[in-house]
Amino acid sequence: MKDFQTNFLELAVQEKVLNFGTFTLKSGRVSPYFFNAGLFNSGASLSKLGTFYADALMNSGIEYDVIFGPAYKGIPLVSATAVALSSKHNKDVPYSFNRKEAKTHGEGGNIVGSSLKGKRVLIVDDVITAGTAIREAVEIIKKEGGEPVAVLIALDRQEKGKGEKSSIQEVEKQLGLKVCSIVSLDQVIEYLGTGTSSDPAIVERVKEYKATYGC
Ligand SMILES: O=P(O)(O)OC[C@H]1O[C@H](OP(=O)(O)OP(=O)(O)O)[C@H](O)[C@@H]1O
Repeated sequence: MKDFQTNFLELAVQEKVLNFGTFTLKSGRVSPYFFNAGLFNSGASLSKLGTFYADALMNSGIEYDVIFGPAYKGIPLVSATAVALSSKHNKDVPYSFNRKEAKTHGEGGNIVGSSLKGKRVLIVDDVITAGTAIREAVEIIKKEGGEPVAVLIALDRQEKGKGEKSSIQEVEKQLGLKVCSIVSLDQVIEYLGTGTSSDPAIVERVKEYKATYGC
């Protein structure tokens, strides 16, 4: 595990973004852990989160021209990532995001920020659940003349969707996008198993969940 991944998990646990207990998911599955990126809700935590996204992006080796954040939660994430790419990695990357409702006055349109036309676009979001938000983002990008190439998210739960594959694997296969994440469930398990405050009961429950629903 890379340092930025350990640091990300430390912050996620500290801010209770990554929480352990009993949670019923939208899918109906009962999960021993829950990830809520909305709880990165202060300037300091958003700033750190931006550096973890930027580190993951640099580490991925993916090539792109513009980064794009789907409204709404993608907006602060893509902004913080762009700031961190500049301040930490000295990379000045154009970014943009969409409006959920089109603006009819002023400059109009759905996109705020850098133009996507003729550009390789990397989508920044928090999670992929069913893949609906990513499919919508792909449509928006194509409509603007861009070429969606990859997706960067915070956590890959590595679990089956309706079939044997995960929604992420479906997105990769059907949309031809590379999906990378700051961490995956395997790394959550690795992190939980190390350190002095490690709770074997939690590790066991998360491992059991992965054995049942993992892919
Ligand atoms: O893969 P999916 O099943 O689409 O779920 C994941 C998406 O759902 C959430 O956003 P949401 O669509 O709720 O919009 P928001 O960012 O405005 O909260 C989340 O931020 C992802 O974008």
